[in-house]
Amino acid sequence: MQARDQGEQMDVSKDIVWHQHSVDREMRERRLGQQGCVIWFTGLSGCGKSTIANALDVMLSEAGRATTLLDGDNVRHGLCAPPAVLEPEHGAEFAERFGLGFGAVDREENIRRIGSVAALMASAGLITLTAFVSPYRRDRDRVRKIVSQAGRPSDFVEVFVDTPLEVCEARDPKGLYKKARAGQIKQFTGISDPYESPESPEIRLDGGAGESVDEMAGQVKAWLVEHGVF
Ligand SMILES: Nc1ncnc2c1ncn2[C@@H]1O[C@H](COP(=O)(O)OS(=O)(=O)O)[C@@H](OP(=O)(O)O)[C@H]1O
Ligand SMILES: Nc1ncnc2c1ncn2[C@@H]1O[C@H](COP(=O)(O)OP(=O)(O)O)[C@@H](O)[C@H]1O
Repeated sequence: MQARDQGEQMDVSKDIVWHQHSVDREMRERRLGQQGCVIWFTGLSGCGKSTIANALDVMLSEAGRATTLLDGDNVRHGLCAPPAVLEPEHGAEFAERFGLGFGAVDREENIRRIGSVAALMASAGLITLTAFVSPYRRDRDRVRKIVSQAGRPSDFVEVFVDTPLEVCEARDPKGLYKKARAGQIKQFTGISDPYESPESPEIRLDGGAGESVDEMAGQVKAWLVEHGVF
């Protein structure tokens, strides 16, 4: 699709018009010698998303690739902060409107914001790794659409870190499952809130098979090599 056509398609209203920049995605990718994409890790809290994404980030960086890593806990300190973090600086009304918790709509908005940021980063030519629980299929599918429309359909790679709940709960590095079982955290994914497993992820990692973090990160890297991303 011509850039101009794509821009016109993206005009959300008559008053907000897509601006076409001189340095386009192709030029950025050519300079970096790679294609931007989004490697989207999803799974229960404690399944290994952050650790595996981090190990993959190290592997790719050491190989000279330009990468970035967006992580749930970190992003919820800034872009998707909860109301309590926003209130002192911005006031109660603002915090209520824009702060995000863990209700279904809040998670939807969390993933929408991150999806848009990830698409922008991929458009800058970066191999963009993300690690979010992202429990709802519809939200993940929407990100797939955003990323694909901003680039190519193959730019979104869903990685399901399929670790059984019992394993995640036994790890419990932050003590959150214990609190959730005790009723101190409401709407906790896997305990009192749903997790909708991906039906056909590009990659499924078996987190219950006793494989090491590096082995799993290596599986993702191998897939990227095999599919010409890396
Ligand atoms: N109710 C509830 N449910 C799930 N997770 C919770 C909850 N409350 C806090 N936490 C902690 O927040 C991290 C998940 O944030 P995400 O932004 O990835 O969640 S989501 O994608 O919007 O569902 C998650 O981090 P990870 O353990 O890294 O997945 C938890 O540490
Ligand atoms: N493949 C693995 N084998 C053993 N332990 C793992 C593995 N992957 C992650 N862990 C451990 O499990 C815990 C949770 O991992 P983490 O990456 O924080 O999960 P998530 O980001 O999905 O919440 C950490 O203590 C981490 O060291």
